[in-house]
Amino acid sequence: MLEARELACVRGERGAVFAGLSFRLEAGGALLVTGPNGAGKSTLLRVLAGLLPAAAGQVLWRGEDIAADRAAHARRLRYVGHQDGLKPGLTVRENLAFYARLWGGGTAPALEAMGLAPLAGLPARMLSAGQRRRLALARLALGAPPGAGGAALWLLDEPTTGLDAASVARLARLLERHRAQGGLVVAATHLPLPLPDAAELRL
Ligand SMILES: Nc1ncnc2c1ncn2[C@@H]1O[C@H](COP(=O)(O)OP(=O)(O)OP(=O)(O)O)[C@@H](O)[C@H]1O
Repeated sequence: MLEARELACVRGERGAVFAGLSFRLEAGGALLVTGPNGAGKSTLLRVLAGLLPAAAGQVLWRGEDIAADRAAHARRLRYVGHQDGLKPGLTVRENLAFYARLWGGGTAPALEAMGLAPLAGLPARMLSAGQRRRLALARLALGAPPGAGGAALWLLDEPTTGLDAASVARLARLLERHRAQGGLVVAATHLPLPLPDAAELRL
């Protein structure tokens, strides 16, 4: 379903960050991308998202190069990176409502998914670091399920940074549901992640 073929990526002065990288992930699959600081984990996620061109090789979705239709690829993925994309002046609920207008789905289940209902009326600028992370991740609960036209590919960069144990457990439930519905997860991390049976790609 998602396939990387002989991928190479070059960044700035450093030259090749990685080269000859290949993997394949089927529906319901998960891939943990690990490796030391600077190994290229975030770079790989950006290449898989179509945000950064590969210097060589291809990323394929159902056998088609993602470069052939970037808009279609953007619609099939959710990317949660270091930049959280939240609007500081809007409340927690309003932030989710903004994305719900783009993707569909209700704010109430998304608030519930990451335990944010008690904070719904608070402006995002007043959230703690972990609470902001929970709000960024709550957006994953919006939209249709993968089988019904929703985003099938979740690309997560250090998703558990700053999360308490209860929030990691909530994220685990979101990931499990997504995979059970045929979704795919690629997560870069230094921390153990709740992704049973995930393959590991060490850079
Ligand atoms: N915009 C950029 N321009 C030039 N080089 C960059 C840029 N962004 C990242 N790099 C370089 O690319 C390499 C890989 O960085 P990347 O962020 O992918 O690593 P990472 O494995 O995610 O690291 P970390 O564990 O610290 O998050 C690093 O050597 C970094 O300096």
